[in-house]
Amino acid sequence: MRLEDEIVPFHRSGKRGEEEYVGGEEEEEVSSIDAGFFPPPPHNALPVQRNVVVGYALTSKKVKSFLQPKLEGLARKKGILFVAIDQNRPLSEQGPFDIVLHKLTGKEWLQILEDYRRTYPEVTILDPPDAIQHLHNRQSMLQCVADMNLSNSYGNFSCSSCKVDIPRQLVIKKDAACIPDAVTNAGLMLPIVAKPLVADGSAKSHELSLAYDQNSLQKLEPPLVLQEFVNHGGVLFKVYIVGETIKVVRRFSLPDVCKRELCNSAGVFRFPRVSCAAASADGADLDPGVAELPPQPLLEKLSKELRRRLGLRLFNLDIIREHGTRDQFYVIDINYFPGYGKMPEYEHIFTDFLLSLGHSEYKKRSF
Ligand SMILES: O=P(O)(O)O[C@@H]1[C@@H](OP(=O)(O)O)[C@H](OP(=O)(O)O)[C@H](O)[C@H](OP(=O)(O)O)[C@H]1OP(=O)(O)O
Ligand SMILES: Nc1ncnc2c1ncn2[C@@H]1O[C@H](COP(=O)(O)OP(=O)(O)O)[C@@H](O)[C@H]1O
Ligand SMILES: [Mg+2]
Ligand SMILES: [Mg+2]
Repeated sequence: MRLEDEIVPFHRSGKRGEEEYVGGEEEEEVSSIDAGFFPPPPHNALPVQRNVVVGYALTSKKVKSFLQPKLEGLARKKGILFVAIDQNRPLSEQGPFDIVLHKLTGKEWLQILEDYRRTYPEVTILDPPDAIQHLHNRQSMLQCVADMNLSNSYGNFSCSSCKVDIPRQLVIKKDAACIPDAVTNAGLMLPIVAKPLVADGSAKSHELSLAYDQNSLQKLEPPLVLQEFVNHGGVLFKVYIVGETIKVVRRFSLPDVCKRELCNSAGVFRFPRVSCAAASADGADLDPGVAELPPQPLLEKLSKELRRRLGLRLFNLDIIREHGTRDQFYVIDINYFPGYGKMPEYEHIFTDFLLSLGHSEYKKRSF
């Protein structure tokens, strides 16, 4: 089936921007093949905007985790149609789209998107490739958090005692032999988390390790970001952002490293991805001082500012609270278009967000 064949029945009159009518609360699902006969609207009819067409270019893993049947069903009911973008055909021959949702890497794809954005400025690209690029480097990723200067309690937060910082860190581009000296000179304390500098979503970019002693540091493989390990009671907070909505969940994380363990351990320990869905810590019996979520006003201000500085609408933050403190937080990771399938109520939140972006035609006219 050609793409146009899939889309046309939704634009019942053939004109974009025209209203459809559906019943009140018990509206039926809009069907893509129900194109022939349109009875007059019933008495209790509500005007419903025509469909918002969302072209998506995602990995098959992402399609599976994000485009779950419940999301697609709800989207259809709300007049949102998801259409797979065929990467083997010119993008401008597909659509028309109101929104392009994407998470693919590769120069070729980014160029295609950039050309498309220039030709169709009225189409919303979620999100702009150059803004996403910023998150593909673990140094630039956290720079805007550092630039916000929230490391003292004088920031204009309503929970004024909260401090948000990034762990002390150092970038090593090439020479592994110089790492022990570089760490000493920068005053970084052991243990150290070593993270590949590039965070492009590849398996390699998630291969992290923990170095316990000075000597072992030269076994690490640059390019890297070296970060002080911050004890946080084994729980991290994932803060999901979808436009202006935020949701926070708890996940199990790496356990604390105590002084005794540090003195008695040596070497570099690679650790697998720890913050996966299976490790949800919501509902677990946790120390309340560790489990307490970061204050909502803090998360709101932080997310709002990051949205603005990063120019992104779809991302999440990994935040930890320094163990033994109530209000010292560190942002350790920012991910573009994360696993929203694990965010509570994502179906409603995401569909409302897509609707709020509106139609490309309306945007065009208002310019
Ligand atoms: O696979 P999932 O559902 O665990 O989602 C991954 C995210 O997990 P999270 O939602 O934060 O628990 C994951 O977050 P972390 O980096 O593990 O904190 C990434 O966002 C990952 O994308 P990428 O591989 O970095 O491009 C995400 O992977 P993709 O689904 O985007 O490939
Ligand atoms: N500075 C740190 N202090 C303590 N734990 C950390 C630190 N950095 C990372 N971690 C742990 O390692 C995990 C993976 O690190 P992260 O930077 O989130 O990389 P990824 O992009 O692969 O998720 C985190 O979820 C957390 O459990
Ligand atoms: Mg992470
Ligand atoms: Mg990450």
